Amino acid sequence: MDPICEDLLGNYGLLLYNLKLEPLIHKLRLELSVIVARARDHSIRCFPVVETIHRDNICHIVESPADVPDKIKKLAVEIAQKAIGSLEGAGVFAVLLNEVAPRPHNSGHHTIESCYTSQYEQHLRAILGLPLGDPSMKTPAAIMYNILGEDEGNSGFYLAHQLIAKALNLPGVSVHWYDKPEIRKQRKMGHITIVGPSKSSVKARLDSLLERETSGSHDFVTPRVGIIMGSDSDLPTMKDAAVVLKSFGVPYEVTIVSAHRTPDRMFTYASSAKERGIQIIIAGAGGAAHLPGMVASLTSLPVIGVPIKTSSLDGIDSLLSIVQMPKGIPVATVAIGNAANAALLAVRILAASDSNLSDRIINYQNELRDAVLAKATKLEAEGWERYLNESSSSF
Ligand SMILES: Nc1cncn1[C@@H]1O[C@H](COP(=O)(O)O)[C@@H](O)[C@H]1O
Repeated sequence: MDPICEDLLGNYGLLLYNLKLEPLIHKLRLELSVIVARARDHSIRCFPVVETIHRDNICHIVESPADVPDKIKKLAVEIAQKAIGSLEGAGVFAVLLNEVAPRPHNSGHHTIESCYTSQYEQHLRAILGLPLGDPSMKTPAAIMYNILGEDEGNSGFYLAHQLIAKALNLPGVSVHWYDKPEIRKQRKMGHITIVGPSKSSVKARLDSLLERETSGSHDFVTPRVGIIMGSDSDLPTMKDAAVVLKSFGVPYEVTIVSAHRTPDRMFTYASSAKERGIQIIIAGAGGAAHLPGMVASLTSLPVIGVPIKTSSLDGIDSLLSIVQMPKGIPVATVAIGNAANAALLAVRILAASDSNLSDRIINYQNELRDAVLAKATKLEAEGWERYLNESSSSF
C-alpha cells in the first residue's frame, strides 16, 4: 500500500469513505477536516486542513493548521475538493471522515479569529454569488476548544462561566457563548478560540486554561517584542537580544522565519504580529538578509535589523542588505552581530510610553557609567602596565 495511504489509515482515516467505518470510528482519536467553499460559478476554495481531537466520540478540540506532513494535507485537500466537486450546490461544506456536512461546521469555528475570511462570511459569499474570500490563516496558529456541558442546570452554567472567566484573562482568546436555554452533560454550549504565534504557545495557553500540565512554556504574557531570525544558525547571535529583554522584564517570543525558505510563514508572521500584541520586531539574518526589510514592508510596527556575521564576507553582505532600505520602508539597523543593541533599542522605543521601563533604562545607563568610572579610577591608581596584566584575561 502507498505509504501515504498507510499513514492516513493509521492515524487520520480520511481515505476511509468506502471502507467499513464502524470499528475504526470507535477508535478515533483525531480526524482531519477540510472546510471547502464552492461558489455559484463552481469555483472552489479550501480552508487550511485542521485536526479535530475527539473525546467520547465528541469533538473536543480543533487545531489549525493540522500537525501532519504537507503531503497528507495536500492529499486531504484533493479528496475534499473531489468530494465537493461531485455534489450539487453552493456554500460551505465540511469534509470529514464520516460526513460531508453541507454547512459551516464546528471544525471551522476557529476561522472567525484565525482566517482572513471566516467560514460564515465565506458561506454567505458563496450562496449570494459574491467572489469567495481568502481562506488562509492570518495568524500562525489557532486552537478551538468546545465548551461542553459538564453538568445539568445551574451547576453546569456555573462551571461553564467559571471557565469563560478564566479564558478571558488569557492573551489571544475569544469566547463564543451560544446562549442555549438549557445545559446538558456533553452538550456544546459555546467555544473558545485561542490564536497565537505558534502551535506550542496556543496549546500551552489551553493547558493553562484547563489546568493541565504543559510541556511548553508557562509564560502566558503577551509578548511585546518578536525576535525572529533566518536560521537556527543565527541563534548564538540573536540570543543576546533575548538575554537583554529578559533582564528588562520585557516579554518576548523567539522563532525562526526565513524570507527565502519560508516566505508564507514570513507573510503570516509579519502581517499578524500587530494584532497579536507585538510592538516591535527584531529580525536577524545573514547573507542576502532580506528578512528585516520584507517584514517591515508587511507591518506598520518598527523593525530592527541585526546583520549576522557570515563566514564568507564577515557580515558586510548582511549589513548592506539590511541597511540599504528604499525610502518609505525603514529598518533600524544595528552593528554586525550586535543583537544586544537591537534589544536595547527596542526597550528604549517601548520606554517612550512606559515610565517604568524608562526608569530601568536610566538605571542601566547609570550602571554602565559607574562601571567605566570604576575602571578609570583603577587604571589611574594602578598604572596601565599592572592594570593590563591584571585584566588581560578579560580582554
Ligand atoms: N538570508 C537568509 C534567508 N534564509 C536564511 N537566511 C540566512 O542564511 C544564513 C545561513 O543559514 P543556514 O545556516 O541555515 O544555511 C543565516 O544567517 C540566515 O539568516
